[in-house]
Amino acid sequence: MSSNTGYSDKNAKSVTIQGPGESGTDKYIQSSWQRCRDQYKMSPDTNVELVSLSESEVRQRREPMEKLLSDSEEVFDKIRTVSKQSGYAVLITNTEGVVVKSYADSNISHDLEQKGLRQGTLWSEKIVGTNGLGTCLTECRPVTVFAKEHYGFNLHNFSCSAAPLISPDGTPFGALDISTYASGNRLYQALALNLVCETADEIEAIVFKNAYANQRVISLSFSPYRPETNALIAVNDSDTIIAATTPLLLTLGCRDRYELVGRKFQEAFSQNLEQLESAGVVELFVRISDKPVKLYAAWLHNSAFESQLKASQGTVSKSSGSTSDIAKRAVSGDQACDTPLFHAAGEEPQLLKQASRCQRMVNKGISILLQGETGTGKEVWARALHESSDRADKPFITLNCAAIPESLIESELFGYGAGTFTGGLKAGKVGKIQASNGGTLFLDEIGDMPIELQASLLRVLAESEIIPLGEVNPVKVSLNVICATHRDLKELVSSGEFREDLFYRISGFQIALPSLREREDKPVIIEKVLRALCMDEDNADNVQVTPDALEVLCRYQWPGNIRQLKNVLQYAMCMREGDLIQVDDLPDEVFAAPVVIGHQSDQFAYAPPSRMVSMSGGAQSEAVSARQELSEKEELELVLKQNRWVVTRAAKALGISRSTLHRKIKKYNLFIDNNADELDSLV
Ligand SMILES: Nc1ncnc2c1ncn2[C@@H]1O[C@H](COP(=O)(O)OP(=O)(O)OP(=O)(O)O)[C@@H](O)[C@H]1O
Repeated sequence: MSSNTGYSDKNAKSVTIQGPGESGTDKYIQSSWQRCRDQYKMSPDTNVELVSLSESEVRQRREPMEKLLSDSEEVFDKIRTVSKQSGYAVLITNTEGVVVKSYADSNISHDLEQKGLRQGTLWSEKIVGTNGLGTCLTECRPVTVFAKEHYGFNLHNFSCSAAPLISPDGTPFGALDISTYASGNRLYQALALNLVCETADEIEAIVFKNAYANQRVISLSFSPYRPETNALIAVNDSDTIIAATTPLLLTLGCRDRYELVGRKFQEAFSQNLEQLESAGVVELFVRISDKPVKLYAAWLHNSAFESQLKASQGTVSKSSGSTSDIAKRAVSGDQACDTPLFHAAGEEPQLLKQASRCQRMVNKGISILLQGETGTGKEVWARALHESSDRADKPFITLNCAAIPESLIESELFGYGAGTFTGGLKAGKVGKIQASNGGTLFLDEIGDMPIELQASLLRVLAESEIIPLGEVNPVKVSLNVICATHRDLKELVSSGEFREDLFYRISGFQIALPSLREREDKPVIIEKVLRALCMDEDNADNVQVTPDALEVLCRYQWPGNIRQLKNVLQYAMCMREGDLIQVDDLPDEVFAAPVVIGHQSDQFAYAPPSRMVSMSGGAQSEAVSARQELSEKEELELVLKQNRWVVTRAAKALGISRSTLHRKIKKYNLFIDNNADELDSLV
């Protein structure tokens, strides 16, 4: 079977070693130099500064990879033996490029350690320029960066070969690198590149087998006598291929994993699974490319599979439950799936995987950063994390850094002592950090935190104590901070708007929440949001969306994500007659031309509804109440507009009585100032 890479260093022959910016080098090197020049604004041939993370910061990053590292120990032992003889240092990074583990077993590699090729160093291409690990992670492909191909002048004497480490869904979770001093010809590096690729393949296979330990896993090879390979597929109970490893995909010449994943086994391999079950090993032909490839398939006998076999007395047991149950079990191992995190994940494969990872790390003190567009459910996810933790019975406190004036953030966070401010509360005020003591502080839109305050926050996170404004005595707090943002924090770091040290402190584990348009489980989310709305209304248990309306909803681009979906369904609930939501009941916006993706349209930049601005009990302040009122006003205005200012409908959509809505309209002066001409329609 071909290796992970399927990549032979075929361009290497034409390589002449030249400085950054000169032509004649591998394409990926040239692309990397271009990024260094144009995107990261680095000047060539200057020294680059290596960033080293502290022991605890490295520990945070290594934690999610710990199991992988221990499961792969045997594989690492092999690469260490070869590396020792050849004077290589072995480095393993996470996706950011932070070395979470390194091995130095020779004098040369000890020397390399001193030069920065060691645990804790950050090799992100953005920070260090073209380098083995950083460029491998950026390009998501195996690379060799030799001598002057490095962008930084001080890295010119290194030779580094790296390959990405790929998880069963095809996304990288880190990279493996072997590095030494550059000498002789770049061609000699082909061996090093092969070695990292083969090792990365073996690691991928280990991760794959663990992820699908309770599934049927099949190994494919070119020989009937060597059934155990790194070319693997997992099939579910309906004989659909649910995952495949990179070596197999490359062997078959697949350009996309979905050329195989998602297909029925029989359709892809012109052989049904019953034959394989009875024969043990079967010959089959794969029809991916024009020319059929002959392979041998064999069951992979991992222990879980064998015990399954025994339990079903020699026949392959078909798992019970839906495909989504299986997917959940596959990603979660033996963990229970009925938890707040799995509820928040819906049936979206990416999120199910994240739920499983988060479940394992909630009580480990790892700082979590949630990223995603507005309305994708960052706060819902943060709450689920809190509810899954040992802190669940303690407060969950939210501060939206974008929603309140910069001048207020400091006092909101730290609180203030009695008599500190003219106009402030007489008795002083407890800040959010203190209010979250023992529980969780959710800092939403952390990218909007003023730079001057970032230093204070960093100090609090490091020392776990605060000094309220106007006070002198520090107060100890037990802090658990979850941060969220819709902005690219790394970009803000590059432009100097966000402190790099704070970024590393808050991003021990990063979760990207997909936009609604990207989610594969749209119908599930639509159903879930609809059910929640139905619960707020009497006799609405049987409300359903017709297939036509569902199709419109699934096709729409949802720039405002789940929040917008909720508003649209609220509107449709009001417009429906009987128990069916039809196409005609949907608002005009879902028929609109697709909006520009990736730019938040103001139309959808709603403030969160007041119930999502979570304040625990006594921590509410006047400023907070004012903000909640602002959110409520905007929400009322929005729902009234959606319901063409028909109060009966709007009240229904909001789940409040007509008289309450009239009272609120009066309270917020809604129609007098802003909508005088629509006054007549208020009934
Ligand atoms: N998984 C989910 N299931 C049902 N409803 C959800 C889910 N995720 C989010 N929602 C709903 O979508 C709305 C937006 O969610 P949330 O406030 O968590 O998003 P957000 O990403 O934090 O938004 P913002 O960035 O604007 O603060 C809320 O009404 C929430 O109840």
